[in-house]
Amino acid sequence: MSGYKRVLLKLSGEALMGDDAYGINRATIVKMVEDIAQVARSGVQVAIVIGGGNIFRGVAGGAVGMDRATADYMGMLATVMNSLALADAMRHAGLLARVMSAISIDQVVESYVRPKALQYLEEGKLVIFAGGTGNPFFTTDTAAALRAAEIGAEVMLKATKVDGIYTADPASDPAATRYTSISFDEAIVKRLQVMDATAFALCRDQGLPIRVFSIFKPGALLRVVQGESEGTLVHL
Ligand SMILES: Nc1ncnc2c1ncn2[C@@H]1O[C@H](COP(=O)(O)OP(=O)(O)O)[C@@H](O)[C@H]1O
Ligand SMILES: O=c1ccn([C@@H]2O[C@H](COP(=O)(O)OP(=O)(O)O)[C@@H](O)[C@H]2O)c(=O)[nH]1
Repeated sequence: MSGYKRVLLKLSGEALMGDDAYGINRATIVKMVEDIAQVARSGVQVAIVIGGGNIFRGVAGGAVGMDRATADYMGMLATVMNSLALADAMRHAGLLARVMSAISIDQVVESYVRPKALQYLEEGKLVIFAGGTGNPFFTTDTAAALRAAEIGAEVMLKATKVDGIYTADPASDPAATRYTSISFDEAIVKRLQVMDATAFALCRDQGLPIRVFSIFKPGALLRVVQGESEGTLVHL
């Protein structure tokens, strides 16, 4: 049904809150899993990176006087919690998922080992990469770009709160218009804040296209994987 054999899906941590003030909204996670199940059952190999902004955002902690690196480690641990919640929801939906963490917490979750991740994907299991890159001063978008490159994903799919990349942040500028496609260089030069420059640059250097689309739009993920025009494509 689609040209893609292997994709890396980045899910917004903040979107997991649904209409709640923080944490994980059950209905939201169940809906996300239904969308992922459709794609996985069509035979596409899916690896996932989920953020942690719904539980903890390092930059915000830094702003109130906390040591930035410590705050970032808390953010990485938040992504482990989200990954476990997501894997559990997948199990309920009858999907086989494995969580692999960039930070060793052996009693809780398996550590990231690249060949093992590749093996799981080939076996048709969903792989959730937790713990970000394992380093402070990075984001889960960068972790997603890194893992996408490592596993040879054909595209990085960023499912977020907005339905694509806009000329300015649509949350603060109602006059902003959406790009159907944009080059990496233009996205970096224009400092479009939808992703950080490190993540954009890594994808650009690896020739890895990114598609940004809405996490809330029903069926959007399937349409993206089928190669239909949805959201914004970032290309070389
Ligand atoms: N030029 C832009 N186009 C689209 N979204 C933008 C832009 N600039 C800033 N944003 C904001 O970026 C957010 C998505 O990025 P981020 O908060 O990192 O999401 P995530 O939680 O998915 O990592 C959106 O909520 C949107 O308001
Ligand atoms: O490689 C990484 C990935 C994440 N984080 C921390 O984890 C937080 C949660 O991730 P992010 O904000 O990217 O999640 P999302 O925006 O998707 O909710 C970040 O703010 C950082 O503090 C980090 O330090 N290194």
